[in-house]
Amino acid sequence: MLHARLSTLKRLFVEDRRKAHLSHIYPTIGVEKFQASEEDLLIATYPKAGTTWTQEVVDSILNEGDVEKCKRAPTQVRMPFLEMTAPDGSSSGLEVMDPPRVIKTHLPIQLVPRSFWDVIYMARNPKDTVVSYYHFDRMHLYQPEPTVHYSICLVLCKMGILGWGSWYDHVKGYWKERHNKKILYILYEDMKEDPVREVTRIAQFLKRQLSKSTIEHIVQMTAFSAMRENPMANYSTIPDTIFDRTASEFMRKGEVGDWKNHFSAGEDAAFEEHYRKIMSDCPIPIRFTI
Ligand SMILES: Nc1ncnc2c1ncn2[C@@H]1O[C@H](COP(=O)(O)OS(=O)(=O)O)[C@@H](OP(=O)(O)O)[C@H]1O
Repeated sequence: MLHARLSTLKRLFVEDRRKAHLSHIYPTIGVEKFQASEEDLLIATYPKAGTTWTQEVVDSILNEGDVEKCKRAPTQVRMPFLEMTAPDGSSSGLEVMDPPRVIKTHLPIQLVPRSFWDVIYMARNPKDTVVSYYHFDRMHLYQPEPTVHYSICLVLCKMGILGWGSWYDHVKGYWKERHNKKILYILYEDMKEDPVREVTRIAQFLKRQLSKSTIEHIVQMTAFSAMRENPMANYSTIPDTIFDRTASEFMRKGEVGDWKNHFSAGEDAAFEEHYRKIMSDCPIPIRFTI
């Protein structure tokens, strides 16, 4: 009897999480009609690809490396999430913000409101993305059931049914449009390898002339170790009722190649075969190690 009750409760809890998850996946009514200003900037990523890092770099560039200005509010307040609707129906707060705005999205390019023009897209290799996604599902109490094993996450990625759709379609969609729209396409692995070079590219895209020492300062401010300790950049303002930090941290490892600690040789070989086949028509120079 007790067992039956517990499993009903668990089923209801899981259902609730799934419903909440769907509200994150599907853009809320009105997103496609959102009117961006010419001054707005969109930061687009597949989830767990380095969104928060890119946001912090962009905000630091726009504020010329002024630490205090960048600490004016948490990430999600400074740079709202376009399609975000919380389970209680509240939205990102974007509608009450005046341009110029820096806005985050995980939407695939075909769902991005047409009025956006300037976009910075960051892609991360899918193996590390999936591992990060798996740990995020464990900590985020409104993501699907956390007992999903990372190997199942990997299969879901291959099938294209993780939240926000197929990783392949996502990265390819922005890549193919990068010359039609004004899209700066950056890679997580490149940014880890040479952050000075990549931060300089982003500053040039934003038409900001910054000195070498300011760029170097921004690189330090936005390093994983610095952001992990920064309450305005590490999502520590999200309540424990949403992020269960006993399961995982948002700022978890911030590395390239953590997938090696998760994938068996067999899983890796199967994934590689699939990856090579699906990516053969789109030569994005994504690396799995640096
Ligand atoms: N500064 C910096 N340097 C390197 N890596 C960083 C940085 N900031 C965040 N991260 C890592 O990015 C992962 C979270 O991705 P997102 O910010 O895209 O998450 S979200 O989609 O917005 O929820 C997550 O990756 P994992 O550590 O592999 O889980 C974060 O740790």
